[in-house]
Amino acid sequence: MTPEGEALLRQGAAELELDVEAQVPAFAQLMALLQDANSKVNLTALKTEPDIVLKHFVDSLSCLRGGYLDGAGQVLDLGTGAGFPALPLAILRPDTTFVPLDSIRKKIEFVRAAAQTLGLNNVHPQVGRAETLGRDPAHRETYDRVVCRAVAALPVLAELALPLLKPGGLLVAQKGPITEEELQAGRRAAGELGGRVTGVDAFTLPVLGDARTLIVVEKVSRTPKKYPRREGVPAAQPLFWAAR
Ligand SMILES: C[S@@+](CC[C@H](N)C(=O)[O-])C[C@H]1O[C@@H](n2cnc3c(N)ncnc32)[C@H](O)[C@@H]1O
Repeated sequence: MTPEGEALLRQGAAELELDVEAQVPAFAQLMALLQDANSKVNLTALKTEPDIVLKHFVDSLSCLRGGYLDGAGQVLDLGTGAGFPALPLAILRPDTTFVPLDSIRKKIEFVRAAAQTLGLNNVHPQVGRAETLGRDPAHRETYDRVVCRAVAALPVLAELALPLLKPGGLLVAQKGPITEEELQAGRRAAGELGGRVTGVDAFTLPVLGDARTLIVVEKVSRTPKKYPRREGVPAAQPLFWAAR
Protein backbone atom coordinates (compact mmCIF):
# COMPACT_ATOMS: atom_id res chain seq x y z
CA MET A 1 0.00 0.00 0.00
CA THR A 2 1.28 3.47 -0.82
CA PRO A 3 1.98 6.04 1.92
CA GLU A 4 -1.15 7.91 0.69
CA GLY A 5 -3.25 4.75 1.13
CA GLU A 6 -1.88 4.23 4.64
CA ALA A 7 -2.63 7.86 5.50
CA LEU A 8 -6.25 7.44 4.28
CA LEU A 9 -6.62 4.32 6.40
CA ARG A 10 -5.33 6.16 9.51
CA GLN A 11 -7.60 9.15 8.79
CA GLY A 12 -10.70 7.02 8.20
CA ALA A 13 -10.06 4.90 11.29
CA ALA A 14 -9.40 8.01 13.40
CA GLU A 15 -12.80 9.40 12.38
CA LEU A 16 -14.27 6.17 13.76
CA GLU A 17 -12.19 6.71 16.92
CA LEU A 18 -10.12 3.62 16.17
CA ASP A 19 -6.34 3.34 16.40
CA VAL A 20 -5.08 1.04 13.63
CA GLU A 21 -1.40 1.92 13.85
CA ALA A 22 -0.30 -1.59 14.85
CA GLN A 23 -2.51 -3.13 12.15
CA VAL A 24 -1.38 -1.00 9.17
CA PRO A 25 1.02 -3.74 7.93
CA ALA A 26 -1.80 -6.33 8.00
CA PHE A 27 -4.08 -4.02 5.98
CA ALA A 28 -1.22 -3.40 3.52
CA GLN A 29 -0.85 -7.17 3.11
CA LEU A 30 -4.60 -7.58 2.58
CA MET A 31 -4.52 -4.79 -0.03
CA ALA A 32 -1.77 -6.61 -1.95
CA LEU A 33 -3.65 -9.92 -1.81
CA LEU A 34 -6.90 -8.32 -3.01
CA GLN A 35 -5.26 -6.49 -5.88
CA ASP A 36 -3.39 -9.61 -6.94
CA ALA A 37 -6.55 -11.75 -6.82
CA ASN A 38 -8.59 -9.04 -8.59
CA SER A 39 -6.13 -9.06 -11.48
CA LYS A 40 -6.89 -12.77 -12.04
CA VAL A 41 -10.57 -13.19 -11.11
CA ASN A 42 -13.31 -10.61 -10.64
CA LEU A 43 -13.45 -10.72 -6.86
CA THR A 44 -14.76 -7.26 -5.97
CA ALA A 45 -16.01 -4.30 -7.99
CA LEU A 46 -13.69 -1.89 -6.17
CA LYS A 47 -10.22 -1.90 -7.70
CA THR A 48 -8.40 1.36 -6.83
CA GLU A 49 -6.41 1.75 -3.63
CA PRO A 50 -8.44 4.70 -2.21
CA ASP A 51 -11.71 2.84 -2.94
CA ILE A 52 -10.48 -0.33 -1.25
CA VAL A 53 -9.15 1.59 1.76
CA LEU A 54 -12.30 3.67 2.31
CA LYS A 55 -15.15 1.56 0.92
CA HIS A 56 -13.88 -1.86 2.02
CA PHE A 57 -11.49 -1.42 4.98
CA VAL A 58 -12.85 1.69 6.72
CA ASP A 59 -16.47 0.90 5.84
CA SER A 60 -16.07 -2.60 7.33
CA LEU A 61 -14.59 -1.10 10.51
CA SER A 62 -17.62 1.18 10.87
CA CYS A 63 -19.39 -1.98 12.05
CA LEU A 64 -17.58 -1.42 15.36
CA ARG A 65 -19.61 1.77 16.00
CA GLY A 66 -21.75 1.57 19.08
CA GLY A 67 -19.75 -1.29 20.61
CA TYR A 68 -22.26 -3.91 19.45
CA LEU A 69 -19.49 -6.46 18.81
CA ASP A 70 -17.82 -5.94 22.20
CA GLY A 71 -17.57 -9.16 24.17
CA ALA A 72 -18.87 -11.33 21.31
CA GLY A 73 -17.37 -14.82 21.08
CA GLN A 74 -18.60 -16.10 17.70
CA VAL A 75 -19.51 -13.72 14.88
CA LEU A 76 -20.91 -14.94 11.55
CA ASP A 77 -20.44 -12.66 8.52
CA LEU A 78 -23.41 -13.46 6.29
CA GLY A 79 -22.57 -13.03 2.58
CA THR A 80 -18.97 -12.01 3.19
CA GLY A 81 -17.96 -11.88 -0.50
CA ALA A 82 -14.20 -11.26 -0.54
CA GLY A 83 -14.19 -11.04 3.27
CA PHE A 84 -16.02 -7.83 4.19
CA PRO A 85 -16.57 -6.89 6.90
CA ALA A 86 -15.06 -10.08 8.43
CA LEU A 87 -11.37 -9.68 7.53
CA PRO A 88 -10.89 -6.06 8.70
CA LEU A 89 -12.84 -6.86 11.87
CA ALA A 90 -10.75 -9.98 12.51
CA ILE A 91 -7.55 -7.92 12.10
CA LEU A 92 -8.75 -5.50 14.78
CA ARG A 93 -10.40 -8.07 17.08
CA PRO A 94 -8.03 -11.06 17.44
CA ASP A 95 -9.94 -12.40 20.47
CA THR A 96 -13.21 -12.78 18.58
CA THR A 97 -13.89 -15.73 16.27
CA PHE A 98 -15.25 -14.80 12.84
CA VAL A 99 -17.04 -17.17 10.46
CA PRO A 100 -17.20 -15.56 7.01
CA LEU A 101 -20.00 -17.30 5.06
CA ASP A 102 -20.70 -17.13 1.35
CA SER A 103 -22.39 -19.43 -1.13
CA ILE A 104 -19.70 -18.73 -3.76
CA ARG A 105 -16.75 -21.08 -3.31
CA LYS A 106 -14.12 -18.98 -5.10
CA LYS A 107 -14.82 -16.06 -2.75
CA ILE A 108 -14.43 -18.22 0.33
CA GLU A 109 -11.25 -19.74 -1.10
CA PHE A 110 -9.83 -16.20 -1.31
CA VAL A 111 -10.93 -15.41 2.26
CA ARG A 112 -9.37 -18.65 3.53
CA ALA A 113 -6.07 -17.99 1.74
CA ALA A 114 -5.98 -14.36 2.90
CA ALA A 115 -6.68 -15.33 6.53
CA GLN A 116 -3.90 -17.92 6.36
CA THR A 117 -1.37 -15.49 4.85
CA LEU A 118 -2.27 -12.85 7.45
CA GLY A 119 -2.01 -15.42 10.26
CA LEU A 120 -5.59 -14.78 11.35
CA ASN A 121 -6.30 -17.89 13.42
CA ASN A 122 -9.62 -16.35 14.50
CA VAL A 123 -11.13 -16.68 11.00
CA HIS A 124 -13.00 -19.88 10.02
CA PRO A 125 -14.48 -19.43 6.52
CA GLN A 126 -17.47 -21.49 5.43
CA VAL A 127 -18.98 -22.14 1.99
CA GLY A 128 -22.76 -22.41 2.07
CA ARG A 129 -26.09 -20.68 2.12
CA ALA A 130 -27.48 -19.00 5.20
CA GLU A 131 -30.79 -20.86 4.72
CA THR A 132 -28.96 -24.22 4.93
CA LEU A 133 -26.86 -23.28 7.96
CA GLY A 134 -29.97 -21.89 9.65
CA ARG A 135 -31.49 -25.38 9.61
CA ASP A 136 -28.29 -27.20 10.61
CA PRO A 137 -28.13 -27.92 14.36
CA ALA A 138 -24.35 -27.29 14.24
CA HIS A 139 -25.07 -23.64 13.33
CA ARG A 140 -28.67 -22.84 14.28
CA GLU A 141 -28.89 -20.52 17.30
CA THR A 142 -25.13 -20.78 17.96
CA TYR A 143 -23.78 -17.30 17.09
CA ASP A 144 -23.46 -14.28 19.40
CA ARG A 145 -23.56 -11.86 16.49
CA VAL A 146 -24.35 -11.90 12.78
CA VAL A 147 -22.86 -9.06 10.76
CA CYS A 148 -23.62 -8.44 7.12
CA ARG A 149 -22.89 -5.75 4.59
CA ALA A 150 -24.68 -5.11 1.32
CA VAL A 151 -26.44 -8.47 1.12
CA ALA A 152 -30.22 -7.97 1.05
CA ALA A 153 -33.19 -5.94 2.25
CA LEU A 154 -33.87 -5.97 5.99
CA PRO A 155 -36.84 -8.40 5.93
CA VAL A 156 -34.64 -10.89 3.99
CA LEU A 157 -31.71 -10.40 6.35
CA ALA A 158 -33.97 -10.97 9.33
CA GLU A 159 -35.03 -14.36 7.98
CA LEU A 160 -31.46 -15.38 7.05
CA ALA A 161 -29.77 -14.14 10.23
CA LEU A 162 -32.14 -14.56 13.18
CA PRO A 163 -32.24 -18.41 13.01
CA LEU A 164 -28.43 -18.40 13.38
CA LEU A 165 -28.38 -16.20 16.49
CA LYS A 166 -28.47 -17.38 20.09
CA PRO A 167 -31.28 -15.80 22.10
CA GLY A 168 -29.81 -12.50 23.32
CA GLY A 169 -27.59 -12.27 20.22
CA LEU A 170 -27.54 -9.34 17.81
CA LEU A 171 -27.76 -8.89 14.05
CA VAL A 172 -25.66 -5.86 13.06
CA ALA A 173 -26.54 -5.00 9.44
CA GLN A 174 -24.48 -2.45 7.51
CA LYS A 175 -26.55 -0.65 4.94
CA GLY A 176 -26.68 2.55 2.95
CA PRO A 177 -29.68 4.81 3.52
CA ILE A 178 -32.79 2.81 4.44
CA THR A 179 -36.35 3.76 3.50
CA GLU A 180 -39.10 3.90 6.12
CA GLU A 181 -40.94 1.22 4.10
CA GLU A 182 -38.00 -1.24 4.31
CA LEU A 183 -37.55 -0.48 7.99
CA GLN A 184 -41.22 -1.11 8.77
CA ALA A 185 -41.20 -4.42 6.88
CA GLY A 186 -37.94 -5.31 8.65
CA ARG A 187 -39.50 -4.61 12.05
CA ARG A 188 -42.47 -6.87 11.26
CA ALA A 189 -40.24 -9.63 9.84
CA ALA A 190 -37.96 -9.45 12.88
CA GLY A 191 -40.99 -9.80 15.17
CA GLU A 192 -42.14 -12.91 13.28
CA LEU A 193 -38.66 -14.48 13.63
CA GLY A 194 -38.04 -13.77 17.33
CA GLY A 195 -36.23 -10.45 16.90
CA ARG A 196 -36.71 -6.78 17.71
CA VAL A 197 -35.10 -3.81 15.96
CA THR A 198 -33.29 -2.01 18.78
CA GLY A 199 -31.03 0.38 16.88
CA VAL A 200 -31.05 2.47 13.71
CA ASP A 201 -27.77 4.40 13.66
CA ALA A 202 -27.44 6.77 10.66
CA PHE A 203 -23.96 8.18 10.05
CA THR A 204 -21.62 9.12 7.22
CA LEU A 205 -18.65 7.15 5.92
CA PRO A 206 -15.36 8.78 7.04
CA VAL A 207 -13.62 11.00 4.48
CA LEU A 208 -16.20 10.40 1.70
CA GLY A 209 -19.34 11.37 3.61
CA ASP A 210 -21.59 8.71 1.98
CA ALA A 211 -24.76 7.89 3.93
CA ARG A 212 -24.64 4.71 5.99
CA THR A 213 -26.95 3.02 8.48
CA LEU A 214 -26.21 0.35 11.08
CA ILE A 215 -29.36 -1.57 11.89
CA VAL A 216 -29.31 -3.60 15.09
CA VAL A 217 -31.79 -6.41 15.69
CA GLU A 218 -31.81 -8.23 19.01
CA LYS A 219 -32.92 -11.85 19.20
CA VAL A 220 -35.46 -11.80 21.99
CA SER A 221 -37.02 -15.28 21.60
CA ARG A 222 -36.49 -18.57 19.75
CA THR A 223 -37.08 -18.52 15.98
CA PRO A 224 -40.08 -20.65 14.91
CA LYS A 225 -38.94 -23.94 13.36
CA LYS A 226 -40.51 -23.15 9.97
CA TYR A 227 -37.83 -20.48 9.38
CA PRO A 228 -35.71 -20.01 7.39
CA ARG A 229 -37.75 -21.11 4.41
CA ARG A 230 -35.96 -23.11 1.71
CA GLU A 231 -33.01 -21.73 -0.29
CA GLY A 232 -33.87 -18.64 -2.32
CA VAL A 233 -37.37 -18.16 -0.89
CA PRO A 234 -36.45 -15.46 1.70
CA ALA A 235 -35.09 -13.22 -1.08
CA ALA A 236 -37.76 -14.12 -3.66
CA GLN A 237 -40.71 -13.65 -1.26
CA PRO A 238 -39.52 -11.38 1.57
CA LEU A 239 -41.72 -11.47 4.66
CA PHE A 240 -44.07 -8.48 4.92
CA TRP A 241 -42.48 -6.72 1.97
CA ALA A 242 -43.97 -6.80 -1.50
CA ALA A 243 -42.05 -3.77 -2.86
CA ARG A 244 -38.53 -4.61 -3.95
C1 LIG B 1 -23.06 -7.71 -2.79
S1 LIG B 1 -22.11 -9.00 -2.12
C2 LIG B 1 -21.46 -8.25 -0.66
C3 LIG B 1 -20.20 -8.91 -0.21
C4 LIG B 1 -19.57 -8.31 1.04
N1 LIG B 1 -20.42 -8.44 2.20
C5 LIG B 1 -19.18 -6.87 0.82
O1 LIG B 1 -19.82 -6.00 1.42
O2 LIG B 1 -18.24 -6.61 0.05
C6 LIG B 1 -23.32 -10.13 -1.47
C7 LIG B 1 -22.76 -11.52 -1.16
O3 LIG B 1 -23.73 -12.24 -0.41
C8 LIG B 1 -23.71 -13.58 -0.84
N2 LIG B 1 -25.03 -14.15 -0.49
C9 LIG B 1 -26.24 -13.67 -0.87
N3 LIG B 1 -27.23 -14.44 -0.35
C10 LIG B 1 -26.62 -15.42 0.37
C11 LIG B 1 -27.11 -16.51 1.15
N4 LIG B 1 -28.42 -16.74 1.25
N5 LIG B 1 -26.22 -17.32 1.77
C12 LIG B 1 -24.87 -17.08 1.64
N6 LIG B 1 -24.36 -16.05 0.91
C13 LIG B 1 -25.21 -15.23 0.30
C14 LIG B 1 -23.42 -13.50 -2.34
O4 LIG B 1 -22.85 -14.69 -2.83
C15 LIG B 1 -22.44 -12.32 -2.42
O5 LIG B 1 -21.10 -12.75 -2.37
